Amino acid sequence: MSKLKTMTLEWTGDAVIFIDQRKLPLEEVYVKCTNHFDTFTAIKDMIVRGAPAIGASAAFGYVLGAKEFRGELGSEKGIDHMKKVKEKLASSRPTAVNLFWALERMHKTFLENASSDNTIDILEKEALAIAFEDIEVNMAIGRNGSELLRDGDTVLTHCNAGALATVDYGTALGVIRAAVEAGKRISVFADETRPYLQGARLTAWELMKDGIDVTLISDNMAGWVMSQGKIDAVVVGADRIAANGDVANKIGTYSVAVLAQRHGIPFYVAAPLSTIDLSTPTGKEIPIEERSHKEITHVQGIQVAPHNVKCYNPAFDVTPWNLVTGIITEKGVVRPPYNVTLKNLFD
Ligand SMILES: CSC[C@H]1O[C@H](OP(=O)(O)O)[C@H](O)[C@@H]1O
Repeated sequence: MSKLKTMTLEWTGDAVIFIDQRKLPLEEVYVKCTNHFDTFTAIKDMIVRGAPAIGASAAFGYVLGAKEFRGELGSEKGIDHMKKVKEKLASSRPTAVNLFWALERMHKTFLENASSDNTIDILEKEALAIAFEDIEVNMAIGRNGSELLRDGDTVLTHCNAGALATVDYGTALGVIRAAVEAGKRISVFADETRPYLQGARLTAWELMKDGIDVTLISDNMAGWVMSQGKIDAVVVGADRIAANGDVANKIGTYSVAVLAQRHGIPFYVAAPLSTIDLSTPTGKEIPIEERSHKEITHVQGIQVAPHNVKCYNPAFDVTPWNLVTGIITEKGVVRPPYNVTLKNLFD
């Protein structure tokens, strides 16, 4: 029986089932995870990806980890087992802070209820709360961001910060969806987002399914498209926002932000409070994931570069706070000085 089912994932009570985002848009294939090891692999291999989506996925993986334990979860062995489950899931990817935020929330819930008669039910309720809250938060981000867009605007996006990057609705694409739902005619230019092609494979697919006007461009076209006056605003997602407002997001975001400033185009970041990490002072302290060179040398399994060519494949970059016009959150749009305005969100 399904307790939660969205485009991104399904929770049945005994398994979390993901659409395999590596296969989109040409194949809609599903991967069923019945334990926390499989869930770890689904996050690490980007079967499921996107900061809020991996946070919720890890929360369900944590519940599966608890269900694996044979014995008293409140025993020393049980508590040690859950510590290992949390550490395993936390080791899947290093940059998106939502992963660690969700696991800390689940582990705190576990420690507070380890000796309860229904610990697993309590953990499942918390994981479902994280998931349903994400949907509500994304819709609030959408409403707040929609007010920044005018009827007839064209928005540039980078990567995929849509329903597939969250439990549902999306953050950056949530802003676009909300503006369209408010009756505004919005067009989108979507960067393909090499090397993993989240823009070409996922954003274009999502927006076409919703009937939202989308034009796909290669990443190196963004500057020229801006110089032709085709872009009114940029809206992207985030994987971690440091206390000073520096933003870690998909590789290529920094270049888009510099180009937006050069052309006097507002550059907005749409993100939930769970992506803001006040314990990380600046972008310099954000760990940047490096991924397989094969993501660069191959496109959908077809080799496009010489054997053994040297590669460098950082999956994220950091956009300095002074290139960010505003950060769209579920509590409203915050503007610089972010070292003050971000803290105020948590008061
Ligand atoms: C809604 S935030 C999504 C965020 O996550 C993506 O990274 P990845 O596809 O590697 O998980 C990208 O940075 C998006 O902006």
